[in-house]
Amino acid sequence: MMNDIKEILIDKDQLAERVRELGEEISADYAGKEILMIGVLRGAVIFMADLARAISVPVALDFMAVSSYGASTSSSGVVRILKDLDEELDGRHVLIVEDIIDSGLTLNYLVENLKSRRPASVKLCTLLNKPSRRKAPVHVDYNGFTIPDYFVVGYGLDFAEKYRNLPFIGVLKPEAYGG
Ligand SMILES: O=P(O)(O)OC[C@H]1O[C@H](OP(=O)(O)OP(=O)(O)O)[C@H](O)[C@@H]1O
Ligand code: HPA
Ligand SMILES: [Mg+2]
Repeated sequence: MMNDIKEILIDKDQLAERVRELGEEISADYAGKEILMIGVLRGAVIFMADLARAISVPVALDFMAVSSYGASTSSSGVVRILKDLDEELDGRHVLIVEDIIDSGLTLNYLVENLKSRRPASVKLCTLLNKPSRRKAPVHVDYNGFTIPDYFVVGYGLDFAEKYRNLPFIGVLKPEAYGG
């Protein structure tokens, strides 16, 4: 698996340090409140597990699974909910957790969808942000790292369901795409 990696973009220590900082910032901002973290399956799971443990205020966890369909990689912007929340949102402080915001199509839809359920607040925390790829606007409240337009894997991010368990963020060799 390591042989497929061209370059480590963000190593294990850098990830841990940034997660610690985000946790401190979020804990301060939500002092006296309880957070409902909503993870977007499946990529966000690894980051969410670490981030939750870096937050000192009470945290509840829930998950959504969505699918943006259209022509392969170029999404149509139509997002389908495959698994909805188990929790009610009214009066809750929602923190959406994502691994990466690329075109923004997934989150642009999701934020509006969650806001319509009358939560007390909705904020978004993403580990990675590729603003150069944006097609739909997304307001990011907490941003781990802004990265260039590389296809990255590891720490939850996959290529064809592989590499999610790598403990760092890496750039794939072109050969690993099946070329
Ligand atoms: O900003 P966008 O262009 O919408 O892309 C970002 C989304 O795409 C990836 O998920 P994917 O749908 O590949 O599923 P996964 O989380 O299960 O890997 C990623 O985890 C984000 O959820
Ligand atoms: O760079 C990426 N890597 C993995 N999954 C993704 N989904 C959107 N962008 C990416
Ligand atoms: Mg995802």
